[in-house]
Amino acid sequence: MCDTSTPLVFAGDSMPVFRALSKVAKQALLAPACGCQPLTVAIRNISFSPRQVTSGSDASFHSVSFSETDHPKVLITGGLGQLGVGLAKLLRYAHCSIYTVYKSINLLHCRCIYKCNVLHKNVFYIIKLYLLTHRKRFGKNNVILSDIRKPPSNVFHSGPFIYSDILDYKNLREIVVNNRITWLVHYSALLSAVGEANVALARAVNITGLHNILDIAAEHGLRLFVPSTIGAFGPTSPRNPTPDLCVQRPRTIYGVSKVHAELMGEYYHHRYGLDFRCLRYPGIISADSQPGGGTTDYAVQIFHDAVKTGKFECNLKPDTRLPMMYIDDCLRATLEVMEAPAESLSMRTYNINAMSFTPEELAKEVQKQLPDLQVTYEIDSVRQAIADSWPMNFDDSNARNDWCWKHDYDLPELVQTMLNFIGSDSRIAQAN
Ligand SMILES: NC(=O)C1=CN([C@@H]2O[C@H](COP(=O)(O)OP(=O)(O)OC[C@H]3O[C@@H](n4cnc5c(N)ncnc54)[C@H](O)[C@@H]3O)[C@@H](O)[C@H]2O)C=CC1
Ligand SMILES: CC(=O)[C@H](N)C(=O)O
Repeated sequence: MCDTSTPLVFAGDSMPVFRALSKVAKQALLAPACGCQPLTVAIRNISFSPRQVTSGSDASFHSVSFSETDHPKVLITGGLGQLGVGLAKLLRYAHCSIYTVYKSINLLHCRCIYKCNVLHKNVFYIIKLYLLTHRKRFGKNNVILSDIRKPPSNVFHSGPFIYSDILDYKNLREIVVNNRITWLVHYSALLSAVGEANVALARAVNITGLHNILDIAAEHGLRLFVPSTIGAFGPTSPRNPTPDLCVQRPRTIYGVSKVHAELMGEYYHHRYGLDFRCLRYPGIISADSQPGGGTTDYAVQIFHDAVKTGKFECNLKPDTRLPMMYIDDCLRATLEVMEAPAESLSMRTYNINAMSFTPEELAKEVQKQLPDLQVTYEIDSVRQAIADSWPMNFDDSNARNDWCWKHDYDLPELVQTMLNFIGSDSRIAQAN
């Protein structure tokens, strides 16, 4: 439970995560040379608003709350992609966004942010661990990640992981039955660009795989989340803005499979009472997980290249406008729609949005922090054609009205956050 009235208490050496830090890091945290607040003071000053920390007890945002015994048992398919590991973390622990903590302790405004990033990285790390170890949501063992790939060791050791191929119906059923799964988050998919490169596989995974998922979910009374995408719209859809209900004639196998998923899920809901919930995500931007082969991938790559080489070659034209979202907003939206009471959902498939920008606008914002960044354009014709058929702006007013969806990150916060993460990672790598 996340108690908003009690301040966090930092117990120095008695905190195991603190003990694990090196002597130098400890010293930096307790008496930062840059003049920042020592961590002891900073942590005591953190205050949480209900919006910043969402937990099962947070009645103003989620009317469904789960006690120790009736919390959901969650299976995430395709969990090793860009989004799954982050979602597992969010569902296992009621941690608040580390950016929120960072903002709360005012370090973002610290003028020495780039000079003493190693210190700040340690601040991130220790607060994150503190929150992870102290604030439980559904619990580590109640959220199972699955995929057909081998998990990296940090993921493998962070909670349950199971091999699951969504094309194997019997294997899926066995996992659901043996683990008494109640929520299924279906992330397995081939994204837009890789889907065009392998249509047969995309059709199998995105369409046949979805049929298995729908049948299992209906058979076992699961609550099912399937993400859709801006890619579920096409050149004949209104593009600026694109509402929830309009013409959907996508021109990619990815888009066709996602419209199919939306319609099948809604059909199963009406026909069999399946508790199907679906959000159309914009392009998702994250620092610590790589995108899986989509059209919006450039908006992640630019940050890595900007920090590592100071040069970025963009594969979309400078004026290609697409809806985008920072990963924390995307994962929180997913949790919020999963927890929303059924009666608040006037529909089962919602657009969600945060911001909308072009490569040129993104580059300009990054250049405010890294003025030496050089951007060139080498257009990938497949990706460009896809992007030109997608929404430029997303109308998500239904999500905002029905279950109070609200994004936290606009473009400046997104850029600042991405550069802080990637910048501090690379500085630490250089220092080691
Ligand atoms: N990342 C984004 O920008 C957006 C993602 N989405 C949707 O969110 C979901 C998750 O996206 P990402 O994590 O970015 O995708 P990703 O491409 O990074 O990961 C997909 C995962 O599915 C797994 N997979 C492939 N075939 C499988 C099979 N037969 N059985 C089980 N797993 C299999 C892959 O190994 C991979 O780890 C997808 O459904 C995607 O369409 C929607 C809009 C935007
Ligand atoms: C927007 C998406 O669905 C994905 N990132 C892609 O570009 O394919």
